[in-house]
Amino acid sequence: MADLNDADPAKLAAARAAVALVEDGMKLGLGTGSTASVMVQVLAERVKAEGLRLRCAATSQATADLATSLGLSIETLDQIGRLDMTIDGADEIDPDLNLIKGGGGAHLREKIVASSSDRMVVIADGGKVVERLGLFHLPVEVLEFGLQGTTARIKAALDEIGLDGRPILLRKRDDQPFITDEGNLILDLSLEAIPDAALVNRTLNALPGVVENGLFIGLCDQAFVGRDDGTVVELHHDDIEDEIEPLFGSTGEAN
Ligand SMILES: O=C(CO)[C@H](O)[C@H](O)COP(=O)(O)O
Repeated sequence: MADLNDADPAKLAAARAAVALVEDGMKLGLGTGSTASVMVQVLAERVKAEGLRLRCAATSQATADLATSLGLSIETLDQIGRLDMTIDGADEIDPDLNLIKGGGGAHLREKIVASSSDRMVVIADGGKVVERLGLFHLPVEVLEFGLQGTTARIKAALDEIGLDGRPILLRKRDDQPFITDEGNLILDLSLEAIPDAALVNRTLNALPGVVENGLFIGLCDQAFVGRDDGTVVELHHDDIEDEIEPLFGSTGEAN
């Protein structure tokens, strides 16, 4: 496990800002990915230093393993029930706090955990803030059974909503199909730009063989975007226009 002294300063700053919201007795969802891993380390430090009593559910086996190795106890979501807050990373964050997630292949459990939480807090570095979702590939978890038919249905459904000809790639790791924690496969959709994220979300999830896609619409309540100098920009729904615009660079990437 990496030393927090070596952590990316932007990710560390965002993680610290989110962990500062944690209170004794809370029920927490722990996200997946490199930023969420930094958050789990910061959280474990706080729990040790302050003796916080928390109940935690993890969004992936990797996060459960990391948290357990740091002394946090992990329960299943069903053992805990409703969560007070989930802290998770994201691959893209738009001005409405809609997200693309699943770069780490955990978006199915992440969406279930976020949907079981009173509040979803996203932590990220500035490169994740975009004016419009879609430059990052959209992960779609699918059943292995009937993969070719599912892929064809996704292609046809995208054609129907004007996203025709977009590449669809089976995710691989070490030249083998990537297998999710739930034993499924992932198709990565290169959509370039998603004009109507809610429509794409509904369209994909209605298809037989699709388990869940990586669009998180209306689930994120607040985001902490860290910068390399250790400062953090906090984004809410209310003040999003004012707060988010200075983050965009001319390339569409955050400053
Ligand atoms: O959705 C995710 C995993 O499924 C991650 O939260 C997302 O990929 C961001 O990861 P990182 O913090 O490593 O950039």
